[in-house]
Amino acid sequence: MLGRGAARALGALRGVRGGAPPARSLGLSRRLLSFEKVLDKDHSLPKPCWGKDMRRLFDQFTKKCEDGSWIQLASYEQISAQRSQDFSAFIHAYFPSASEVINKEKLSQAQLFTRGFEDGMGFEYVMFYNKAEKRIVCVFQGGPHLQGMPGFFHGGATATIIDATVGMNAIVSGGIVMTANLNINFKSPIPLCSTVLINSQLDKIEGRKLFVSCKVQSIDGKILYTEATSLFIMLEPKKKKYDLKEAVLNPLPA
Ligand SMILES: CCCCC/C=C\C/C=C\C/C=C\C/C=C\CCCC(=O)SCCNC(=O)CCNC(=O)[C@H](O)C(C)(C)COP(=O)(O)OP(=O)(O)OC[C@H]1O[C@@H](n2cnc3c(N)ncnc32)[C@H](O)[C@@H]1OP(=O)(O)O
Repeated sequence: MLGRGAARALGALRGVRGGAPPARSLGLSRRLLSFEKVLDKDHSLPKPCWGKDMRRLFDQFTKKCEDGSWIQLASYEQISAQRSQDFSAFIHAYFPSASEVINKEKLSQAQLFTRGFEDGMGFEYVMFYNKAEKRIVCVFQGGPHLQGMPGFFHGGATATIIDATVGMNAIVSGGIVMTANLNINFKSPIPLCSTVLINSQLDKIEGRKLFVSCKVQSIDGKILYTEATSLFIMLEPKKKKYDLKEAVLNPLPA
């Protein structure tokens, strides 16, 4: 087994961390002009807007990463400039008729939906992956701009973070996949600005189909807020194969 220092060094190379976040990833390395977009900011590292529950769970799971059974998944707004071009090219070749209607000018403003909010206002989350157990746990702190019923999360926001979690579980197992079906049972409303745990499990793979389920629970496990099952379909590479699994497991800064 690797010593802690060696594991950390390897983790840093792979974009997977077990130790304290590097200053550059926290955005401390240089002053930013207000209009600059920080594409290389890893949103899955602690930020001042994280509450104590989110921070405590981050520390707990980071500790579990030390023996290599869990890995923390980095999260950039874009996979990397080069990789996102390759990814777009693959998707556009796959859906050529849809690509014809996409506004190319607007495309330059595109960003990952869950990372498009001001820090602390929307989706704050970090995911941890256990390969042996085929699980991904997402620690999620939703912000005030995700309100639906007064004081509670919008069901669409809950669906979004569920899709992101089960989707990531499908990606690490199947590469490029798309959500074909997402079935959600809302059992109890989630208090706005609370931190919850999303536990997802890859249930089975049948050919191109990946079945992933999840539960959204309070951090003490006492309240089951939401349950979901999903079906993802692996896209069959027609032209050029793009390795999305590699890109999310070993991300490069943009
Ligand atoms: C997940 C990728 C996200 C990429 C994100 C970008 C960057 C990555 C960085 C970080 C990622 C982080 C997190 C991930 C985030 C979020 C996840 C978001 C995911 C989405 O937001 S994604 C948008 C919504 N999604 C769509 O927009 C799909 C529209 N749809 C289609 O594009 C097609 O529908 C497609 C491609 C799904 C399948 O089409 P196809 O032609 O390849 O395959 P076909 O139809 O032949 O189906 C093959 C077999 O699946 C069965 N089957 C199909 N659909 C079924 C259903 N609904 N129920 C039951 N069975 C079904 C058939 O019955 C057949 O079964 P059989 O072989 O047994 O006959």
